[in-house]
Amino acid sequence: MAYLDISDVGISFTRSGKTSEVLQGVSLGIEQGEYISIIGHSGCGKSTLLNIVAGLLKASTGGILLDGKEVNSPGPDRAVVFQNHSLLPWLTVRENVALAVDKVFRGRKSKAERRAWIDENLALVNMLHAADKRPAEISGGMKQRVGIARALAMEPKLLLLDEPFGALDALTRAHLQDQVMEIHARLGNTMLMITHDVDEAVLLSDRIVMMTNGPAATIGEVLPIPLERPRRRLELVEDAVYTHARAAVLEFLYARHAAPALAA
Ligand SMILES: Nc1ncnc2c1ncn2[C@@H]1O[C@H](COP(=O)(O)OP(=O)(O)OP(=O)(O)O)[C@@H](O)[C@H]1O
Repeated sequence: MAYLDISDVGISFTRSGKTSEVLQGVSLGIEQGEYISIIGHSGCGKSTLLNIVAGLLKASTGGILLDGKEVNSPGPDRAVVFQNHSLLPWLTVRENVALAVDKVFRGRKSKAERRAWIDENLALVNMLHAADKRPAEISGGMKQRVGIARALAMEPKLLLLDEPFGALDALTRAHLQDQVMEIHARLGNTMLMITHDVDEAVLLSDRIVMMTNGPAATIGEVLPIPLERPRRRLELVEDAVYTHARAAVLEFLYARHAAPALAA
């Protein structure tokens, strides 16, 4: 069985007596250390799927196993990084990370060990220099880096990234993508990331999961990205494997599964 086993997951929501089926028959196995991206048109159910894996939503059908254990509530084995940092504004960068670390490691690591672990994770995303600053005093990209440090510091089995770079300008975004690739290479985390950005998906992923449009969205195709690592964006621009993968995702999204508004 796969490390993360998503099996026949479906979900429907009932609002004002009307039921809408958002996901249907979603099955996917992810191996330990894999970097998987989910791409699909707006509203198809990507965040819903991620929230089910996070344990924040309950599937109507099917189920999820992580490392052989059933997922049915949120837990520290699955850390989530959202598009908007979600740091507490009245706490410093270090205190924000400490909140998660204390929750996970209290009783297992001493206070000094926890402090060293927090700083190690801030250093991993090059944010140790701003440890005593508050979120309002740092840039959007820096806040995302703190969010990533906080997630990594929980030592999760699975890192869930919901459009983590979506709100950033192009240059900051590229810088953060490179940093996440480096961290992934160093730590070997298992990553599940939602993105709208085709280049980002191809650059970062081992496989790209392409979703069909809703209602009752499901996985249309899974595209392996057989590019060697480390990957360097400048070298990939003219790489045949890269351009082929990019074209395949674009073709899926804009020809075979165009958003209803685009297909009209
Ligand atoms: N709690 C909920 N109650 C009712 N409907 C919901 C709920 N959560 C999501 N939906 C519906 O499920 C569908 C999928 O939403 P979701 O946010 O998962 O899409 P998405 O693919 O992540 O979209 P985007 O790319 O725009 O973020 C939408 O039609 C949304 O309105």
